[in-house]
Amino acid sequence: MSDITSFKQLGLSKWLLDSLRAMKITQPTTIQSHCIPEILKGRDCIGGAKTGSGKTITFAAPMLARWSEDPCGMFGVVLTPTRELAMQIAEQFTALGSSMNIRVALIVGGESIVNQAIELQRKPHFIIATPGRLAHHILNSGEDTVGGLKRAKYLVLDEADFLLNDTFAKDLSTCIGALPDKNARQTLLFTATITDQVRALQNAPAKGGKLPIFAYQVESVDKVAIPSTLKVEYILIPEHVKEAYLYQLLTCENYINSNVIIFVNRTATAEVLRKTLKHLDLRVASLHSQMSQQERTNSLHRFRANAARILIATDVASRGLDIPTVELVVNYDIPSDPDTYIHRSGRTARAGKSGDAISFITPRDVSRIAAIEERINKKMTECDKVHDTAVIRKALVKVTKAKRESLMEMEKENFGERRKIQRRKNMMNDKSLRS
Ligand SMILES: Nc1ncnc2c1ncn2[C@@H]1O[C@H](COP(=O)(O)OP(=O)(O)OP(=O)(O)O)[C@@H](O)[C@H]1O
Repeated sequence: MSDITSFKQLGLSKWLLDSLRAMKITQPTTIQSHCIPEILKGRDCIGGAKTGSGKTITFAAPMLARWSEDPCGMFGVVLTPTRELAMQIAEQFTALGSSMNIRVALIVGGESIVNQAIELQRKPHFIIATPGRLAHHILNSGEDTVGGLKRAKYLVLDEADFLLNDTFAKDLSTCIGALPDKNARQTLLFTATITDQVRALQNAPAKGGKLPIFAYQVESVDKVAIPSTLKVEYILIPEHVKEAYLYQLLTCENYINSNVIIFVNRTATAEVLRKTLKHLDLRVASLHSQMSQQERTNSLHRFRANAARILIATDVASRGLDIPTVELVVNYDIPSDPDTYIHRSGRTARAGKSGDAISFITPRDVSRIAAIEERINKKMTECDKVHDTAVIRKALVKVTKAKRESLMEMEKENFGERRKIQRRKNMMNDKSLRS
């Protein structure tokens, strides 16, 4: 928490203070007290703060404050890399602005293009979008649908470091090209992991082929990469017994009732694990890019509602998702990029709560762990919650049987072929698989 004690002192209007209070949000976090007054002054902003530190309200509250003074259509555009994150941000805008009849449009891949076009024609006040789908509308729809973008006052890039990588470059340019010039709008960039690419925009915003993003900006960046309430641990494991250790961990005294997210590097691993844990009677759901959007949304609903207590996910879920009940994140596979570790682990220990991140380390992962520890500036400690080898050996028999059954089912269901078909569908649906 910060030295400024109330949102009122930051300059927010009464109706917003009431909305925040209804969400039990009364004291601004550090990033909120640094950035909200600057954004209200009309400045562009780079906001870098730890996962779970309230960056969404940092940009949403001042935009809503300015919008309420003149509530016109297509006031602000928020771009974010994943569909689920866009949905979550749209929900926050809707909740904050509900007393003011706010219109928020969610423009993401995997949903009906026609319905979205109709929604855009109604001139929503805020558009929360993934870049691929918004670019599609800009390139294929007329003035009556996307013309209003030319009058938008704000552009937000949430998870900015990720949006600025090459995958999104073309779509991002299309989106920015449809908005007013950088001097005629405010640009706000937020992420938990500021990269050189984000910083470079600050130093040479309009040169060297860089996106002409900033007019006049302020920077507020945390020096520490992970929340202080996050405990980071590891378990050293031979590759072939990873599933048995996972089962043991999920059913140990500490976590038997916990909400857990398990991150894996491949969709096939997510599917095998989901089936295996289901055979072992655990309430489990999965989230990855080879699922249809309907399946993705259902899984996330089940997890949020605690119908599933375990979510197995690839990195489509590593950024931004805010599920306050998550107590444990397991890095079942170690990511190659240390920043990905920060985002994954940040799905727990949010908003001052405590949480654990446990990494499964095989001999192959040692150099990745060293890079992660250097990036977060902290050594992981050894997890002592699963250590009895006799118990693990006993679990191994049961878990191996469940895994064998799962693999046979996947072969019967032709998972590999379905994956190819889904990938093709995704590509046709949306130019970016990640959008
Ligand atoms: N001032 C506050 N006091 C208490 N809770 C807050 C405050 N601001 C935001 N929150 C809550 O903290 C949680 C995390 O916020 P948010 O999702 O915006 O984090 P973030 O910084 O964007 O994280 P990430 O980097 O993972 O995307 C949310 O549940 C939000 O409602």
